[in-house]
Amino acid sequence: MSFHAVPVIDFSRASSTDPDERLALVKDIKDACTNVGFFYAKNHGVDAALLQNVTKAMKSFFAHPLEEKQKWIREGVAGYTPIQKLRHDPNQYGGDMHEAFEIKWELLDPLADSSRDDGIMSATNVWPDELPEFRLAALSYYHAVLDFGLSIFPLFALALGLPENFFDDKTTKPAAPMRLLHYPAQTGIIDDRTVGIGAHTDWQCFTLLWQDDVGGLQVLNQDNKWIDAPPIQGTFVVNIGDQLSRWTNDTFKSTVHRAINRTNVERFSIPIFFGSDYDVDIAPIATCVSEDRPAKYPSASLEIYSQSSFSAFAQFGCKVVVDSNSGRLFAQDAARAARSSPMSNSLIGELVSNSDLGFVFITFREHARTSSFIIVGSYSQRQYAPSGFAHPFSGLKTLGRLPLLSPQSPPLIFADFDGSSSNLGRNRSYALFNTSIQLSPSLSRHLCCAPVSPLHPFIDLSMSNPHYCTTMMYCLTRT
Ligand SMILES: O=C(O)CCC(=O)C(=O)O
Ligand SMILES: [Fe+2]
Repeated sequence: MSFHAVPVIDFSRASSTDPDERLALVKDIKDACTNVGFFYAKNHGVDAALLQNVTKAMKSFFAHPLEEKQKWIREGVAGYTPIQKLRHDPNQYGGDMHEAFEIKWELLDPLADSSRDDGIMSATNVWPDELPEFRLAALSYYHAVLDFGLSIFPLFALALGLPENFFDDKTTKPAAPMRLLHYPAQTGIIDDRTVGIGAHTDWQCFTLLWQDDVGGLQVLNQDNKWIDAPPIQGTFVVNIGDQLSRWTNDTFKSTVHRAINRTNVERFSIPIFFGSDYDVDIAPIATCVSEDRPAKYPSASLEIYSQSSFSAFAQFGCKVVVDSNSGRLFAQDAARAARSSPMSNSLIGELVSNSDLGFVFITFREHARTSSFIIVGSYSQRQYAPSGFAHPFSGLKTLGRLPLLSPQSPPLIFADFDGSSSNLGRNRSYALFNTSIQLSPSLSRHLCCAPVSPLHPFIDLSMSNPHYCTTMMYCLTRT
């Protein structure tokens, strides 16, 4: 049955001592996640003053001239993204009509908990020095919402018929980027094809979105009709992302949405995207699999990348191995290896594949403060990979060729899928795919890890820009 409105759920019941109230809350969450994939959370307990401070700070930031904001571009990492840089929906007209500032996990006091600073999604933030209050405002709000977000995982677990603590050990260091978004006012002749953020699904487990009172968020229902999700004072919009949808064998819906602001008033919103820890296997959860509803996804495959993005599998440094029995992909001693050879052109990757066909993904990240440079991203959006992985790469522009270590090696084609037609803006990602070779048991190939600059998006072994480096390699197999 299709939905025609986004339900509102009262979270004051989460702390109720009456078990029936809590059960009723869990039931509402379950209904919303299975039918709509979206709900409003009211009475979430996040202090309105924190929101006021962060919105004030973001408004001052975005009011700066473009040249100043551009200083804070750290592509694929954090910081500023200009208007029309992203294109969430490949079919949309023009780029996304919004600018963004992204913040990764960071403690207000960086010395307080060094255990968390593992370099995966932390320690990459930039803070505009012309706005001294910005960091405090953004991080205070961030941590308050993070706490609320983490408190939803047990409710999701109950809604899935799992023990309340099911997600606890899987969300100890969850990926949780926050984006401050500004959709500028539209003036003059407004093209009615302009979108603020094109149709897309979110990548991670779920998103908590604050939106101001301008409106413009829309959710696609099962009849392919856009349903408004208008602002409701004092609420967050919560939506399920691809990772939790996949993890729940599609029991929870990751629903397509977009935002349009063609008004002459500027709009602000703040999503925070909640992932899991990086080394969690997101094979379909047992309670979501039955004889009538067999597992739709293997334990690990390219689909994890193509549909669920990075968060569950973005941990590792260099050696990625596919287990032929389980089809599982895992990394060996990854982070340590990456740390031990920082910034070098040295060999850090070895790919071993037991299948006939594989893909390699390499993504690049700016060198993190901890010098454990990490990953991510990649091919994530569901609409690109509706039926497995045969199609998603077609039509990609070939940008260059990867110099291989051995002159006898057949060429690998290096293609950019984060360029002109891409939706993937959050992370600069590249696919390296073996159109001309087959990864087979007999093939164990070494690739070189090279510094790379976003300005020169090729793997070029002669480059040695100390600020950027290649990080990860993935090997994915058809199972
Ligand atoms: O600004 C909004 O209302 C939606 C933002 C969004 O969907 C996103 O950033 O993924
Ligand atoms: Fe979204």
